Amino acid sequence: MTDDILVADGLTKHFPLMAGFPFKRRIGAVQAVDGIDLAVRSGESFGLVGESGCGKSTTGRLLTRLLEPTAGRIRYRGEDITHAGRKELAPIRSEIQMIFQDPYASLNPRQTVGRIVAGPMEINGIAPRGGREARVRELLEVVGLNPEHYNRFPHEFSGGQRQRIGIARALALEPKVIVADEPVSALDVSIQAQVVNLLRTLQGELGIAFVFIAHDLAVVRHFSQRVAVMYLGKIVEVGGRDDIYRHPRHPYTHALLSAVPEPLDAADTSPEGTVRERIRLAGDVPSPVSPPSGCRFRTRCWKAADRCATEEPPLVRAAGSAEGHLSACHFPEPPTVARDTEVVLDPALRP
Ligand SMILES: Nc1ncnc2c1ncn2[C@@H]1O[C@H](COP(=O)(O)OP(=O)(O)OP(=O)(O)O)[C@@H](O)[C@H]1O
Repeated sequence: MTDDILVADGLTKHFPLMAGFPFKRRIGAVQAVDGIDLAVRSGESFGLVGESGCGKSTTGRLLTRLLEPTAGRIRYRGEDITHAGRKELAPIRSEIQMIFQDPYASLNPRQTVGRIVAGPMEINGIAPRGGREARVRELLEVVGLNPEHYNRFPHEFSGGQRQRIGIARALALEPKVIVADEPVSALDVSIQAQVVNLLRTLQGELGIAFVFIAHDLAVVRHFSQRVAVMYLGKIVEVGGRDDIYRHPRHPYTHALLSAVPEPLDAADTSPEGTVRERIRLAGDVPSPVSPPSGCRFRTRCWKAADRCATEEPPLVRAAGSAEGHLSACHFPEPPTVARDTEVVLDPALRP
């Protein structure tokens, strides 16, 4: 018996690449997401991390069925919803909600907060006991806004408050899963923590499963019980938060972690508790139109060998890793990372 609520198997999205004039024709495909497997458990917070363009947003939109996958499957509570039509999707759509990065762009400027938050209830014909207005006021309170601001417009609120409005709207249908796509990256750093804390409270109190998309590991660390790291359309590592932060096995995770400035856990005094290597990856992320053969990370990896160009490493549990901690590397990092090691990579040393 599994408590997985939202599962992706081999999930793939290739956007057609068109060129030519006056008649456009397909000249290739952007391999935004390429055969990823992931399982989000009921009530958990699952972080999805990676650099810009690695396919996080596309994954979020596929999971919420805002985008049609090119291949693969999505299951919600055991039911295959990959190709579910509008009618079959309607009840599921209310249970899987999305919060977007830009709180302003995602709120209709001509609607009052009351109407915005009530919108999903209207669309789905839901009439809560006590009426929609009372429910909206309650939701505004839940997200830390003044219910008396019911008749105000989005421009009258700060960025953090607007994101709270977006969160209230996402909560209106009592979702079981919320996919939050970079929900705090457009906000001031001082406000970010408040919004993350709100999401954490909601996850704890309402038992909502969260897929929290972020480009850096620092934000996800405060919120996620499990974390998946993406690179160029693939998941390269997934595992419990502590496994990922303290014992990263994939070189890319290692490099991402080295950008986290502060100690990973101030309270942790174990020798492996803090990772402080400074790894500067050489070069840019390759194009998702023609990704490298074999391991997609190999062109930037200091460990790359011949095998990496010909054999794609499977996402598996490396020797010495905890259960459920999987990585996709032929030469995983040692199981325990020494404290305060300084790794300065010389691009000239790369194969
Ligand atoms: N509608 C589209 N048509 C063509 N290519 C697309 C489309 N949407 C995304 N892409 C491409 O797919 C790749 C993955 O994009 P995606 O937005 O999922 O990445 P991301 O990791 O969320 O990045 P960011 O943090 O910058 O949003 C990128 O190369 C992007 O340019």
